[in-house]
Amino acid sequence: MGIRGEAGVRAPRGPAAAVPGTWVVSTAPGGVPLLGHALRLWRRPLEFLASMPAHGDLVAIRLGPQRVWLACDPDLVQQILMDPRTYDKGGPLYDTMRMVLGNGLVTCPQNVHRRQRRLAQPCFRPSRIADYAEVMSTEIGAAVEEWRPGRELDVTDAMMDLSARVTTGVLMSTSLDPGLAAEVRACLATAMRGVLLRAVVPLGPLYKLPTPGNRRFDRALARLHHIIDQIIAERRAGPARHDDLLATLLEATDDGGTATGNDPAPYGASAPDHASAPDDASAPDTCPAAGRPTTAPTTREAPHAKEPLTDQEAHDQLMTFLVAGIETTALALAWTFHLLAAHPEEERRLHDEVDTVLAGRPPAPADLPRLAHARRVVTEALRMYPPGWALTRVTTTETTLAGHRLAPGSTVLYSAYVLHQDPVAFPDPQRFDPDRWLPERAGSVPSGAMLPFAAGNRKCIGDHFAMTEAVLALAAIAARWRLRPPAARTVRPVPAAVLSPGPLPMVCELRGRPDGGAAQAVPSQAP
Ligand code: HEM
Repeated sequence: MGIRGEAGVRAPRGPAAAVPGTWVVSTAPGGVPLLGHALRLWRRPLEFLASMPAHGDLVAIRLGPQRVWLACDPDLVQQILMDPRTYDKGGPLYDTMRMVLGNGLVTCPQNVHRRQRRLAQPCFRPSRIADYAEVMSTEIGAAVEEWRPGRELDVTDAMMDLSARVTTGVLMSTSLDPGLAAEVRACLATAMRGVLLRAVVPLGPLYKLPTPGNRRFDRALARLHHIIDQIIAERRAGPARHDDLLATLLEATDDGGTATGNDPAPYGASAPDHASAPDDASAPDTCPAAGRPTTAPTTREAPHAKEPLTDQEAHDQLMTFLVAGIETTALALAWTFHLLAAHPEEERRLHDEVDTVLAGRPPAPADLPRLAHARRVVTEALRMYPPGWALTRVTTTETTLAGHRLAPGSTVLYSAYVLHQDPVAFPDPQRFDPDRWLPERAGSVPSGAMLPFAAGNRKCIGDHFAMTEAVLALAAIAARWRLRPPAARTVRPVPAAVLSPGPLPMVCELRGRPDGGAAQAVPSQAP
């Protein structure tokens, strides 16, 4: 199989690892001259990556002249994520995203991250999420209000629309009239499609040509930047009080505390329902290097640590929240409805819960603790189809991983999709089984095996926001609607920057009506 075994001392893993083992470092088999594994990765990325753990814990994949290291073992992934100074953000996806997001939280290098995260953290405190949940419920209600029995929806599009309403509503509700909000959503959709294309098909200068597609992308981006600049300028100038996420962001000052983010408590250990770890703004900084003076150069000098965000920083952060928050949550919901349509028994259990808890009314934030099964359904969808399915880091210095020396500038890759398929952590991993996340079973999921929101100090800051939105949306829709595919079809994941089901046509059936308005609908097939 072309495996080049290399011995390193394996980190202790669970009780069995009291005896240290060795890591297996290898090169992926089947590379061809010049291209290496590029064609296989391009054609069937999920299958290709999912086959790699059979070849080693750390596997070299050749993409033309470049080599990328895939970390297949959860312990190696933890080492990478817990040492962000050595493994910094980098690679083509981040480089392209930086065009739109500037130095926002997702794309900023490690040396400015600490300040950015501290200033953004107040926006994601549990008390704020509770306030946002009211806005979320209203926006979800408005989005679903437009559905009609018997109507065929592209559920992926419908969830994008819903999530865009929720996110723009929460972020800057008090600055957007409905016309402007719709324009922001349309520009975002064009900009996000453009970023994706540029990240996946890096044609460099060709994107500067005045083609209709490039012009649309440039216009949408320019308009978005303009609208956001205007909103920030109005907020800074005006005496009016606002109560949305942007207001919290603009008021935040860095008090020099130790918090950099949500507590990265391991999945499988202490986090309730394993959907997201507790958001604790006073949690200790988990970056091993935190507190070191910043030395690496950055694209922009960070202002003094205690100063509030500059206009440019606030701009980048707002764009980041819009881009990072909308598509990810929308796809988590789209996958959830796909899985429920393919598993009528699980759908029935969900309906039982929402009928008991809601008794026919729309969900309110106070219902969230009682929608435990809905939360498990979303968590299981995130396990099977994590939107952030593959992420890269670039080494800033020489280091050793799995006993193997990595030169500075090496690209390492990890895939939540691959980790979530591990049969040891998740028996029968292809099975949609929300009960995995019952407290009595979830405790046996090894630390680091479940990473839909990543881990360490670059862990998703919006995890609670996303889970709150997803559970409220799922309950609101399940209370009234059943979504049925109009014809049997196999849905294959589309692994672009985020993992999408692609178009997902489904017919809206009104629950409780014998015909539901969609008599011909048939159950979908799980992939
Ligand atoms: C189901 C929905 C979501 C998923 C699966 C998800 C997943 C992730 C993942 C995997 C990362 C790490 C990215 C990396 O290492 O490059 C991340 C980071 C981030 N996410 Fe999310 N996310 C979701 C929703 C949201 C929402 C709703 C927001 C904000 C409104 C958000 C804002 C961010 C930000 C700002 C970061 C960067 C954090 C940092 O580096 O400090 N995400 N997310």
